[in-house]
Amino acid sequence: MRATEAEQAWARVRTSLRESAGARLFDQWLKPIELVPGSDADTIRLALPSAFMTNWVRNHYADRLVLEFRQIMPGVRSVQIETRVAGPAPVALALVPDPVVPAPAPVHAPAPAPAAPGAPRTFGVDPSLRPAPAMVAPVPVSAAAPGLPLPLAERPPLDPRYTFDRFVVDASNKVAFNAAKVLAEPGPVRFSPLFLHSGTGQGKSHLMHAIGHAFLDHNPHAIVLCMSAERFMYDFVAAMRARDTHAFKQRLRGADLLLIDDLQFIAGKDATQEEFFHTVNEIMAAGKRLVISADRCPQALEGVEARIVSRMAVGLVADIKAPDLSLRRAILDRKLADLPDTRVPLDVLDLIASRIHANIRELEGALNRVVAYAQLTGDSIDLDFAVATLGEVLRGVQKRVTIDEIQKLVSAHFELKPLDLISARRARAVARPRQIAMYLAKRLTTRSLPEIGRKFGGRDHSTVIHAVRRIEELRDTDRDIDAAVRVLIRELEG
Ligand SMILES: Nc1ncnc2c1ncn2[C@@H]1O[C@H](COP(=O)(O)OP(=O)(O)OP(=O)(O)O)[C@@H](O)[C@H]1O
Repeated sequence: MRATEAEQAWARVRTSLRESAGARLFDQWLKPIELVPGSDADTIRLALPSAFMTNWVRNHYADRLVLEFRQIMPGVRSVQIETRVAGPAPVALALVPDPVVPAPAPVHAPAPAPAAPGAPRTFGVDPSLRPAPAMVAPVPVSAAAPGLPLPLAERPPLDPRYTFDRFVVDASNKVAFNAAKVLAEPGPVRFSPLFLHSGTGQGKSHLMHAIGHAFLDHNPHAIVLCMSAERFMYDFVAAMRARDTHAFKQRLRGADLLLIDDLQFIAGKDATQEEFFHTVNEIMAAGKRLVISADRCPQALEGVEARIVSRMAVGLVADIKAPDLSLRRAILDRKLADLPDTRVPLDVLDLIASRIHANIRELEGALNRVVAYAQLTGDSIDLDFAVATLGEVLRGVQKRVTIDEIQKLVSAHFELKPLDLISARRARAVARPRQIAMYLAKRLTTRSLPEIGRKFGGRDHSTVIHAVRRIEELRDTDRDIDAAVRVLIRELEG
């Protein structure tokens, strides 16, 4: 008898899971999954032998399974994960929620009861960071239950380049750096939340991810969640629409370390703020670690409820100031250390450091551009080459475009909501504008592929590469798309 389309897809998904999950995790949790007969191109039903395993697979692999199946069978609407019952027919327990995003981090801990946070304490400039009294009761990091697999295969989407040893420290960022290191240390929580703020491209995400890496190095079983405030909002709204906020709350509140980037995005979003407030309260009351970043200090967050602002100021507030010339120069040296075969003369480094002061992302972008052009042309790098390559970047005439501007403009152009672009919706009417927005982000900003992926709802860098290539192809073959892209570029570059 010929295998059905669903059976063939399942065989491929299984192989892919085996390759990505590692033998131990696969054998224990994924191998027992069986495809339920009757699964079709619309609904896939998978069954496990016990409710416990069903729960585990749902919590850890639900989104991933949807994603994998949709890559093979794009029409799949849902993947149901059920408990196999003795008897003729399995009982369906739940629908997998719709958003297609990288697999969420595991949920181990039940939601703790809320309690009042500790007394206000704000640090701004004191670099000494003497051990502070614990502000919340220390609680041990959730350990995997005996027999549970190491959750390494499901590490949160932390950028591997953003580690403490790659962060160059000086007076402008020392408080933030030291606080980040202290927060990542094992043992009692000395303060929480840590609130990091600075202008764009000055290292907040780098420090947040570094905290995540270091914390996981110390506690490989810990549950670390890292997301932007936009992602928080999107997941919460999706959970509300699906009338299932329980799993969302459980996932967030089960984290040992919760990292939320770009808090300013929840300004004016009342329902999201309400949920965020309760999440923060519960994480803090449970003595877990919380790190928040924003582009301004808590008190300057307009449109954010006063009770959230006051919670943010309860822990440690640290800012990162604009980098001065010597820090910019030191950062270039540090970046070059990662490119051992690349020689960049000192006068070129001095030129870049002295002329590009807006932020560190642009500084890095300029160095990368010079290095990439030299590799492409086979020329060696000297001052003339750098000036010619950097052209208007050095003259400072290039208008800075942000991904937020791109998302706003693209969504308005295609009559969508900006949230659609970070959503999991795959309908062509949304997917194509999203690809165009990713293409523009790659072309008009200095953001890296993983950064762009994160800004589009936590997508993988390979999704961004695919989008960029697809739009490049379409610009050659589809006049409408090419015209739309031209209009958007013109508007964005002013
Ligand atoms: N002190 C530093 N040492 C080394 N690299 C740095 C430092 N500060 C920033 N960077 C680098 O600059 C780039 C931008 O930093 P990052 O993304 O952390 O900025 P951000 O403050 O989070 O920006 P945004 O608010 O726009 O999200 C990253 O590649 C990061 O590695």
